[in-house]
Amino acid sequence: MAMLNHLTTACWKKVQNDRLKKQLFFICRALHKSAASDAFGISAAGEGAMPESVISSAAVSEKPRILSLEEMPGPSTLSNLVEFFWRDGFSRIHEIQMEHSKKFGKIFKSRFGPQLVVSVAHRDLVAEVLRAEGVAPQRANMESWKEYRDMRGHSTGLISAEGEDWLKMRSVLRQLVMRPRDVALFSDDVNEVVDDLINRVRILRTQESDGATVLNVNDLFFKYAMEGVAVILYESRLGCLENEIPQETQDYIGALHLMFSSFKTTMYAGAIPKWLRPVFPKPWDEFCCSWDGLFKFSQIHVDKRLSEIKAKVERGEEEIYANLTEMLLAGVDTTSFTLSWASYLLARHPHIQQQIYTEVTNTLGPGAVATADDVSRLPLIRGLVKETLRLFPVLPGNGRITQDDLVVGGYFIPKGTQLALCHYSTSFDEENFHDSLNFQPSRWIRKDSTDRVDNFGSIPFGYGIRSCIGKRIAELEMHLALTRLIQKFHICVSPLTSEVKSKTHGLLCPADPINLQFIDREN
Ligand code: HEM
Repeated sequence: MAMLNHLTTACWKKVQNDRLKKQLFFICRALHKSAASDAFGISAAGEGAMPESVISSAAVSEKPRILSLEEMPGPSTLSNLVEFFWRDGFSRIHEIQMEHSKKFGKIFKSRFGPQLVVSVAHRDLVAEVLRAEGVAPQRANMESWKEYRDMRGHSTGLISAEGEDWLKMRSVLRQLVMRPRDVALFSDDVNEVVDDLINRVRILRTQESDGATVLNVNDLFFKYAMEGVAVILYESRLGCLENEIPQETQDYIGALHLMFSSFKTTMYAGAIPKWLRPVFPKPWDEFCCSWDGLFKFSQIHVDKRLSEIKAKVERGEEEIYANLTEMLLAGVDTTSFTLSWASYLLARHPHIQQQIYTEVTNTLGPGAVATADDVSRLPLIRGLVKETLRLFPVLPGNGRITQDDLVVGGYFIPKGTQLALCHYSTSFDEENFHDSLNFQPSRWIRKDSTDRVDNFGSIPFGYGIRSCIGKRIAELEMHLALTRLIQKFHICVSPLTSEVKSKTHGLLCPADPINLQFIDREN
């Protein structure tokens, strides 16, 4: 768990040395010698309002007329097979989620071969499930991730770890990267990356005949997101936004792209039984090859930093690699897709773009560079990110494996059932969001303290103790980048781009390249 020495160093770089030493000691002791909850006297439940109780089988017995799973509606196995394998349902998971929730209601079951999945498609039921979580919720079956790590002698990181191992890591990490004030310390570093993003926009648009268009903006935002996460996690620059990208960074980008582009095959990597691998070797080989590339890169960058704090590290470098590899993996495409959609929505709604520009200039004054502290005074910038994630939730659905017997929506769900939380369909439910198809960043502005617009209808970072640990990092990167882009440019849709639809490819991403024009504002 010495990764935490590194992260501690990164996050506390601006505090005194003594404090750093104390922190390092604290973390090492906590992670190596005792359970995190003992050491810190906290339970991970502090991250969200997690009630003690779960809906237990005892509670179940008090309620009459509880329906069984057999009685739950849902598509037939055959129609599911046709939908996914014949009609390429894997790239339309979000649409199928909508169709099924309209047809079967708030809760329904589907079978994928031997796997039964219960989909939960109503805000209140999603809330029920997440509020009932125990101390170490499980998202999905991570066997293929674990198998790769065992084979190569790597540890599990935060995404792939479960139970006590996960709880220990999470309890420490959340203190380092979940508190807004700790992440705010990186404002200046992230702003340097934003400077490079703006320069890059200027370079790229000169390469097009109209002198304004940046082709496939996601490519640019991918590099920005990677540089932004790395400046916080590795405390070093990778050169993603330079003209000549260093070879090791290019290799890493290649490995990430392979992981992403082979999403379907890597899904099969987990699904194909081991004994069939000699017959169908490709999914497993590609899966291992991308992870090899990702781990190699983390190793290089962690080693650079580790040598500086080696004396303080007791053991556990492997966990540093595993955690930073998984965090970088989780932090790049998610942020870049959201930035791409946000810019696209701004371009398609010039009057809203103008309103946000007015808010930014009135609040900051002309030409000022925003910091994390300014963001609370820019509610439309925050609303822009929330509204983008409502319309294009990067994770259109999330998973949980129930840790106890539950009753949800009147049905008995036995322990160990795979649940799918249908965030995409709840985001478009009129009951949760009036005029739900329309882009309205202002819907997120609170009129007064009773006017709560945040609800379980849109929880793009998840909720509770297993929610996204990178939320604050992602928000900082997105708020600072979008504020500056709006200050500098009129963002317009290029004539090369017509309506861009979304598709599911592991994450919800643009089905076609988004090409945008960035025209200088006169300021
Ligand atoms: C727009 C940006 C992002 C979105 C929408 C997003 C969304 C999510 C969601 C929905 C989850 C699952 C939560 C759950 O199961 O309840 C998750 C988990 C996670 N995310 Fe993010 N994420 C983003 C950016 C980031 C960044 C920048 C990082 C790292 C710096 C990151 C690191 C992680 C990790 C490590 C987990 C697993 C946490 C655990 O299992 O304990 N994410 N994210």
